[in-house]
Amino acid sequence: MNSEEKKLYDLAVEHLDTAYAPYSKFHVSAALLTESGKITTGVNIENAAYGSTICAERVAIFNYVNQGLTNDPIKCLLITGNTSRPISPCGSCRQVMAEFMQADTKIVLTNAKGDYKEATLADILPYYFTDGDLVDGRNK
Ligand SMILES: O=c1ccn([C@H]2C[C@H](O)[C@@H](CO)O2)c(=O)[nH]1
Ligand SMILES: [Zn+2]
Repeated sequence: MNSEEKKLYDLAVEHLDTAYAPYSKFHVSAALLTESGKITTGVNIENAAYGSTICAERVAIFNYVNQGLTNDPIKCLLITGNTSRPISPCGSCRQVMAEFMQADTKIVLTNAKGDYKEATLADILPYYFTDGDLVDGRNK
């Protein structure tokens, strides 16, 4: 982890307590950095109707969209949780990452003990569906 990523890590760990996870008791926190140096964060937010839960990664990315930052590319997304291995994002979050990040965008998977694994979007979601496929496959 470089110094920018360490900053995201400290922020994400600091926010872990903010997770709203009364059902799973499983806290997750994410922080992302844009090319121009802006940071957004997210924690998981659960619901009594379990399916209405949203993961930390998507909250951080939707926060980025909501702040009007989509012209400022995401440089790095970092995720943390109280897991024994660095936490690994779910499939839905990976697909949302594919919408707003590039194949080579850095993703740092961590845990609160300080273990980490560095990857890119393409590493964790190879052969992903994109808007290009949508255009190609349209009925003429
Ligand atoms: O990468 C992950 C994995 C799980 N969760 C959340 C969803 C749910 O609230 C809880 C248990 O799955 O953890 C995340 O936020 N990110
Ligand atoms: Zn997820």
